[in-house]
Amino acid sequence: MLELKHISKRFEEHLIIDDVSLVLPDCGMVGIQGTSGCGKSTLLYIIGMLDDDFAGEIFYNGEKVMDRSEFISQNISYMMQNKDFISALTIKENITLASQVSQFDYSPAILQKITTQLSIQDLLKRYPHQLSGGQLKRASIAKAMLKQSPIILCDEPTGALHSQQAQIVMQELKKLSLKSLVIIVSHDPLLLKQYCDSVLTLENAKLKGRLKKTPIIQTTHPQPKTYSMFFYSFKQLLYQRNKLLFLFLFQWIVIVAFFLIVTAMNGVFDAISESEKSSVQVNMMTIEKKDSSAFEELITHLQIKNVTYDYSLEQLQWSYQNKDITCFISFLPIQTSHIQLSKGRLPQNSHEIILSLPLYQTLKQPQTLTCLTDTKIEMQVVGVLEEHFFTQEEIYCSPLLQNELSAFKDMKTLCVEAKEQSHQMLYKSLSQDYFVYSDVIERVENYQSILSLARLIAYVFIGISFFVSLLLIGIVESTIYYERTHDVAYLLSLGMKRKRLFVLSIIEALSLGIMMAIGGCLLSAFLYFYFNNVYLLKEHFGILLSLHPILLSQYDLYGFIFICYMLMTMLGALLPTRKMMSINMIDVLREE
Ligand SMILES: Nc1ncnc2c1ncn2[C@@H]1O[C@H](COP(=O)(O)OP(=O)(O)OP(=O)(O)O)[C@@H](O)[C@H]1O
Repeated sequence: MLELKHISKRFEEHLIIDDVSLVLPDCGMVGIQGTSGCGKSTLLYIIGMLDDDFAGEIFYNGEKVMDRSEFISQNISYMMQNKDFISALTIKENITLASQVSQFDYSPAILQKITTQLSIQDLLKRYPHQLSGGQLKRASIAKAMLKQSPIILCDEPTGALHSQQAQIVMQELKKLSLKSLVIIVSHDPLLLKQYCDSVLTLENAKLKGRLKKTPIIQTTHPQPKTYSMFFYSFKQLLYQRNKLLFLFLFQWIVIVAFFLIVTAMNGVFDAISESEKSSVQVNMMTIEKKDSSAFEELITHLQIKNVTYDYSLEQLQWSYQNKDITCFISFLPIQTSHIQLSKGRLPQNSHEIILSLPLYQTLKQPQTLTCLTDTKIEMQVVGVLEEHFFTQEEIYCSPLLQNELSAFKDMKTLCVEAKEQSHQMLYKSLSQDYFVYSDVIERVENYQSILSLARLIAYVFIGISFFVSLLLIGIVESTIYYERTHDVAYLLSLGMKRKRLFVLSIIEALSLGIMMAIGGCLLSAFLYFYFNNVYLLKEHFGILLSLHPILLSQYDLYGFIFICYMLMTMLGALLPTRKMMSINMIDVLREE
């Protein structure tokens, strides 16, 4: 039994309902009539607790209604003027939605029976916009029948229907009123008189008329059953597929660009450090005293493998077939196990040299070169270095040649060879007392400064792209959520709890994030494999795409992308969802 006690409602100064008290029966059909704008719909919303902004109290079966969502979901079915459908769901899904929100079990056999009775059994796979007004009304009645609501509220159930359709709808509602309380608001006094057990009139904010007593019936709810409502989210996403496809494509491009830039930069760093290791002069450096004085004796240091006086090799002149050669000249390190030759062997006596590949090619594979000291020395070319990163035109002489070059000895400069792996440390340590020069370190530093700049540009690009992605996700998600304002209001009017809706939205946002991240990572992993193993990037550009550990393993980058996207989609969903949670469902439903 539903009881209204001293209900009043005003919009600003305007009193719409003035101290209405009413005890409604458990079953039967009650009509409410009145002039346009007198407040009939407003009263109906209050009876169903869809509008809770009123003065007074509502009791159901002797208890004051406190939990609004619970009361609506368990007891109320509401027929609005064709607003009680969700466009993304089929008619069948729309009919079953109310039961699912209320967590009521329903069997396919009963659904079949109800829809056949209402002659809409062939329309179940259609979407709401594909149905006529009368068919929609019957689908709306099917919802109430399936949910077995004890109270059915109908706002203009026959509005916009021609008379034959109106009669069918009223007959069906009449059948429902044998077991439930059906309250109908209508402009049509004849129809109300024909079908309703009692007709009340709202006039000057007061409700007039008598209610006919009907037998008390015991209301039975269907069996409870837990429904997850994920299908609703899935259908909503499917409904927005074009927008989402655009969003996904954009995000996948951003992820792939980010991934390729990072792995390519890693690859360049790897290539530099690899070439540093394979460089002929990798452990060599020269030192000078800061006051430019001569070294009276050779220095010693734990990390020094070998030290000699330097020779002013730039004063040596070289020629080939009577033409002067201008190029770098260096001594090989004492132990030369790490040097790789593309041809020939290492020098074994003072008159043997090896050449870098570019010089060997420029001179068209010379057999001998002439070195001009006090005398002419015919130098045999016995080997050619392998092509490597620091490729320049260079001649490498044996350290044994130093014995014949005493005139070129430079007392002010020492040539130092570091022990394996200690080049950097020795460089740093000697730099404190001497001027230290190392071709390898200087070249690596040059490359590193260029790379640092490239890295900075890449990170700025990545930062901007991520920011734009975040904005785009936010914008697209917001439009998706705002377009659903009606659906959210409708779900609330079915008694769906706001918390449940919020959780659903967050799960939906997270699944979007997961799909974006998984898609982007799979695409990136595919391109990683393709460029390294099919396109053979190393052969074309001398680098490989390379994954470096960030925290735990080399696959951290995927995890990083994953977390970023989860956060981004969450942020994108949070704001519109929070706004959505605070909407006034009746204002939204009335606006349409
Ligand atoms: N959100 C609102 N703010 C201010 N006034 C409102 C609001 N909603 C409704 N009203 C006013 O309250 C009054 C009652 O509206 P209601 O829709 O209940 O009337 P009604 O009797 O159902 O009208 P109709 O028969 O034309 O549908 C109207 O004058 C309307 O303009």
